Amino acid sequence: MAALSSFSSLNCPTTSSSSSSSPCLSSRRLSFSSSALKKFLPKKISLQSPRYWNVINSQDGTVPVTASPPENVTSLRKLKDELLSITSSEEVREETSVDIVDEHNSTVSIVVVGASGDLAKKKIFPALFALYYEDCLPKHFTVFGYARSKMTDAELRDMVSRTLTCRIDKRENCSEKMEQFLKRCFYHSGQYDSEKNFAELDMKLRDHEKGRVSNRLFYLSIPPYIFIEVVRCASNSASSANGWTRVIVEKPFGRDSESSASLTRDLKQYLVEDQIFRIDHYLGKELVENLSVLRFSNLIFGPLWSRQYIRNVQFIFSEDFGTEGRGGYFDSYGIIRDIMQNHLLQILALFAMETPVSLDAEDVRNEKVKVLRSMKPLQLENVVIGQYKSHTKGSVTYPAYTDDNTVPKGSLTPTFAAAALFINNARWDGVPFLMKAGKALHSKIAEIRVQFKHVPGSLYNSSFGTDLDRTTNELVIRLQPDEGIYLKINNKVPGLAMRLDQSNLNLHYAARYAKEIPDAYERLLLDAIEGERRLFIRSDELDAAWALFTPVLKELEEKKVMPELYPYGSRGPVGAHYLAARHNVQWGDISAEHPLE
Ligand SMILES: NC(=O)C1=CN([C@@H]2O[C@H](COP(=O)(O)OP(=O)(O)OC[C@H]3O[C@@H](n4cnc5c(N)ncnc54)[C@H](OP(=O)(O)O)[C@@H]3O)[C@@H](O)[C@H]2O)C=CC1
Ligand SMILES: O=C1O[C@H](COP(=O)(O)O)[C@@H](O)[C@H](O)[C@H]1O
Repeated sequence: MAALSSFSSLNCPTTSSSSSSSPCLSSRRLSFSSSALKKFLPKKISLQSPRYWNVINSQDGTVPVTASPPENVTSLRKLKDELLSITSSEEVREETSVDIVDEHNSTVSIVVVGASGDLAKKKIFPALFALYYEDCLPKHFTVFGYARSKMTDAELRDMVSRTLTCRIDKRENCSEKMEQFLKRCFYHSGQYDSEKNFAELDMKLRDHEKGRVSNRLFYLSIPPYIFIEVVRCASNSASSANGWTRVIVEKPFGRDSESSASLTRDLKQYLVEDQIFRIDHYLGKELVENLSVLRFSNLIFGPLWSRQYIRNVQFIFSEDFGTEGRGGYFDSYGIIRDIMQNHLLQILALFAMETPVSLDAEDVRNEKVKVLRSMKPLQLENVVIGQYKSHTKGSVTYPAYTDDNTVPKGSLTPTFAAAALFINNARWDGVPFLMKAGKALHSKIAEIRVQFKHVPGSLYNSSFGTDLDRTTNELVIRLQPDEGIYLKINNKVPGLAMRLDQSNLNLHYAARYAKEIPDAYERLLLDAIEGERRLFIRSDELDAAWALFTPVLKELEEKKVMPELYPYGSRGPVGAHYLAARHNVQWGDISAEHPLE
């Protein structure tokens, strides 16, 4: 057990400044026994990332084993010796080849294309800083902003600095860290279709890479119709000569099956699938990441997770603001493409998938795609759409969707949709999976609700009155805000009488965990840097997601179906309730409750 003990309380001397509690390590560390290590050692071990060891099995794909180096090891060379010393078998030692990409000799350049835009400012630069602050970025890294706007490095730094914050649970050396981070940020102004401008960027990147192995990550934070031009230019003029080149592609990935397939085809003229990281930021959210942990590491949920006990599942997304400022983009997509086809459907796939063979990206994505391909075609009768209208409350008048100057008058684009979906497989046959997504509603919330069946022959039915639906167990996973998981159970009200009520078993994150929850973009950027693909969308998943929604989207558009109008700030169109009722479901978010408080 020597290996287990030497690898189980480890530090990370390989990040830019070492910290004994670096979250990038602790969240991913896996202890393994010396016998397990011996099993892997004969195979080729590649220490691709200083903190992420990929043990590559040439026959069966990649078996990821994460670990961090022992405290007393200060260089990767020593780490290699340490690794080899763990096994006593000479034969094993001779067969073992350890490729070390020495972090002293490699660098990562992160190019944010569209650096002047909303997403870059709001999410990407702050997430990169948070990773830096947590010592999660490699020792040598550079951040480059690229866009058409004219800006100096100093102006970019000034723009970026306005959005940076430190973890509220830490805050040590905050301004010092910000300054260090900003010194690593640079800007290059160029056109998106100019290979010459990308070649200039390449020169600047080379200057910063200083002859080290160069790894490059391009984040396409730009409108989708310029994706391909950028990928062409980056690929032809600015891809890495001796390391990896990866591209994070933001949604929307097309607007239907055909355009999505054509986007993938075009991307693949310049990139192979492994270089394409299609981001769905909901997969980076803490409670979405926790979904598999909840299901597969707790014995109690496994047996309940099927049509035998689950009556329906609800995926609810609601925002209490309209499309303010993004109406131009939104009007050609609508809420089904903006939220349902990607964020909610991805969560559904994770919720409903079978246990994957391992947590390896391909194993997880294989299971998700099976769910998506098993889904019953979505019928128009199982979809309700809505659009918000103006509403006056007190002295404030909230605008209608079509009051937005960037929205064409008379637009039929839905800002709300509800849908009932079904999975045609043995586990889920007949269980309604309801989705509801809307803008300008009464609250901002995203949650998964699992409603269980009635207790058969319950001794206590008479204590509840006539509405047995009020007594069913419900598991609620609140993705945001105020993350938490709670289970509604029936309980005896203390006292001499036999009176029952429904109460919550609560896991309220703010009360249970002192740590601030990282933003989804932090997790996803880190994964992309490390080549971890589990939380990114593979092309066959994308095809299956579009295959489900494209026919109904076409029908809505061809038939010019009128969305049901709902007042800004309301609970959405009543049609959503009729839809649920037709499937014998009541939306769980309707009763005004604050169970986590
Ligand atoms: N903003 C958000 O919250 C979210 C955004 N996304 C996706 O991320 C990507 C970026 O979003 P966001 O930052 O909001 O986008 P922006 O509209 O802010 O565009 C980003 C940058 O792209 C350039 N740009 C904008 N319009 C054009 C155009 N017509 N032709 C050429 N260049 C243009 C601009 O830079 P310059 O003029 O300096 O070249 C702009 O600063 C999009 O694909 C979006 O769908 C996904 C989820 C959420
Ligand atoms: O992808 C999108 O997501 C945001 C909501 O993201 P959240 O992390 O703030 O919940 C949504 O506002 C936007 O319309 C959509 O494009």
